[in-house]
Amino acid sequence: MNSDAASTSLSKTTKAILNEYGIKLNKNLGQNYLIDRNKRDQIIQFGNLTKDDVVLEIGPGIGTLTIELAKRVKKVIAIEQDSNICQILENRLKKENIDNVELINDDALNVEFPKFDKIISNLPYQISSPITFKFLNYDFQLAILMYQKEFASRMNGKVGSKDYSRLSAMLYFKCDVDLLTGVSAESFIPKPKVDSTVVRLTPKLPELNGQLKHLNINEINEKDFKTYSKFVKALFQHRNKKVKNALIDSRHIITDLDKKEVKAKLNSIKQKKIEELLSERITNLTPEEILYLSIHLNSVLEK
Ligand SMILES: C[S@@+](CC[C@H](N)C(=O)[O-])C[C@H]1O[C@@H](n2cnc3c(N)ncnc32)[C@H](O)[C@@H]1O
Repeated sequence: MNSDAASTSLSKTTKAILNEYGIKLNKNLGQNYLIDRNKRDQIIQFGNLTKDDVVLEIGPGIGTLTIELAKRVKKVIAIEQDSNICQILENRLKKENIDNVELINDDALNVEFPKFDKIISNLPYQISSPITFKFLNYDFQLAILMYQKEFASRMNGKVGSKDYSRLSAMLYFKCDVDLLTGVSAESFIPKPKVDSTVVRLTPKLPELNGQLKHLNINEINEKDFKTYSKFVKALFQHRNKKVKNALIDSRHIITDLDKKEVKAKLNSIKQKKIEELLSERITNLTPEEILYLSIHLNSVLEK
């Protein structure tokens, strides 16, 4: 390793800590620990942290981000599933005299999050999808999150592209998604098989109100968003089909009606705009069009 690389690597410290405790890392828990000091510092900077912030961190591991976060904010709420790793982190925090970290030893998918302002995490990739959908149920100012590179690309997949997905359609109305920087596999130990991307989510729902006038929609309330979520889920299960066929095939997600009834209801629609949308390919529909369709069809498909 040249001197430049040595100065930017946290590899020695991380290895020493894991050796000291005789820890064997668990692949199934996505235990790849960040050893690139520059990337760690960049992630912290992206957080625009202040002493008033309460930060949620999912999967703190041995505390590479946690310790730097704790020095800059009011409080860090860190949720780590592995109890051995929690023990190491607790000891590290004590050694560093850090007392503003609330460490929760649990599966982040199963706990109700305490109130927080920002989320900053190098996520365990095996829960990328459910944890991202879970974040959308909470109010927050900003999230800086590391994901597998391909997953990050699907987060802001554009209409018509191969990355346009249930994930991008769901995030569209809730957040601005910015891909901030790539992180190579060499930046972790053990070295994973995939590269990573740091993503910023900035919630935007309130700003949207009034921007959908062209579709005769004045605002998206939570009820409409729930309806939209159901339709997005149903449609993207059959992303290569036409909208009408996908709705018929995924009818169990949106209605109690049987196949014949759904077909009959959809065929009886006489509104030109809806008819046009029903015969489109799913990946050509903008999120606004999916929203429009979901609000109109929800009542049509009620039993
Ligand atoms: C990619 S590592 C990140 C560790 C650390 N933040 C870093 O940057 O080096 C992910 C961490 O999440 C933990 N983890 C995995 N699944 C979890 C879950 N469902 N809930 C909470 N923590 C989880 C793992 O044990 C691991 O410590």
